[in-house]
Amino acid sequence: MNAPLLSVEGLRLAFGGVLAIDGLTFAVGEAEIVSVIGPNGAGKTSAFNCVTGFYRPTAGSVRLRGRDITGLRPSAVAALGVARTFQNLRLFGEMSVLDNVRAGTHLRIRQNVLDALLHTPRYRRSEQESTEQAHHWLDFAGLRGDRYGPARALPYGEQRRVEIARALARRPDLLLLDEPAAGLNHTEKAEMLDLIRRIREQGVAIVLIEHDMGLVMDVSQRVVVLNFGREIADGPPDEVRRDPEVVEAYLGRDADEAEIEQARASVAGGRDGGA
Ligand SMILES: Nc1ncnc2c1ncn2[C@@H]1O[C@H](COP(=O)(O)OP(=O)(O)OP(=O)(O)O)[C@@H](O)[C@H]1O
Repeated sequence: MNAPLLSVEGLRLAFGGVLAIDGLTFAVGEAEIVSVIGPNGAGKTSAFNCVTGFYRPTAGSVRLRGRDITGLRPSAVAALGVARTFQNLRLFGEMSVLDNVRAGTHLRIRQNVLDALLHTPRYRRSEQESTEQAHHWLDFAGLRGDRYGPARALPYGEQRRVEIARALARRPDLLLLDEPAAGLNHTEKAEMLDLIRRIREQGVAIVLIEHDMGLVMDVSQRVVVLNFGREIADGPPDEVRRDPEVVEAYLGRDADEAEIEQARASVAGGRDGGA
C-alpha cells in the first residue's frame, strides 16, 4: 500500500514545562481536506509549525509520502511540495501584490545569476512566465483589488487571497491553511469555502486550522480534535460533532444543560453553528 501524503506520528512538543503537543497522530491522503480544531491554545499552530519545519518536535515523526522530514528546515520542507499560510498575514506589505505572488513562483522557475545580470532572453522569458503564473493564481484566488499597488493597501480579506495565491504559485501537493476565514465577513467566508474546494479540485491536499465550525464541517473529509495538546478525536465530521469529549472540550466540565446544547450546536456547524 502507498504511504499517505502526510503522516504525523506520536508528535510531542515541549516549551520548557509546557507540553504544547502531547502525542498527535494523523494522516492526510492525496487531495484530502483534514481540519485540525480545538480551543485556543490547544496546540494547532504548534502542530503546523512542526510539520513545516518552523519547530523541531521533541518526539515523534513527520513523513511526506513515507519520507521522514522531521526537523528539516522550512525551506527544505517547502521545496518538497508543502506550502502554508499564517494566522497573522505575512505578506511583504510594501511590495506590489503581483510581486508577492511572483515570489511564490521562484521556487519553480529557476534562474541563474548571470542570466539575471545580463537580462538574457532566457531571463526575460522566465520573468514573463512568472508574471503570467502570478496573474493566474490571483485570478484563481478571486482577487478583485489592484495588483500593482502595495499589498498592505488591500482590504484584509483580499490580503488573505493574496497569501493563498502566493502559496499556490509554489504548486504544492499539500497546503496548510491557518485560520483562513478569521476576520472575514459572511460573504467572504462563503467565497473562502468555495476557494478551498477549488484548491482541492486541483489535486492539492489541505490541512485546515479554523474556528468557524460551519466551514470546517462543510469542507472537511476528516476532523482531528486537539485539547490541551492531546488528540481527543479523529474522524469524519458527522462522527466528531457528536463526540461527547469534543463537546466538553469546547465547554469545560461545569457547564449546565443549556450550555451543552449550545456547544453541541456550535460544534455541529451548519447554518447557525459558525463560531
Ligand atoms: N513559542 C512558544 N513558546 C512557548 N510556548 C508556546 C510557544 N508557542 C506556543 N506556545 C504554547 O503552546 C500551547 C499551544 O499553542 P498554539 O499556538 O499551538 O495553540 P493553538 O491551538 O494554535 O491556539 P489558537 O487557536 O489560539 O491559535 C499554548 O499553551 C501556547 O501558550
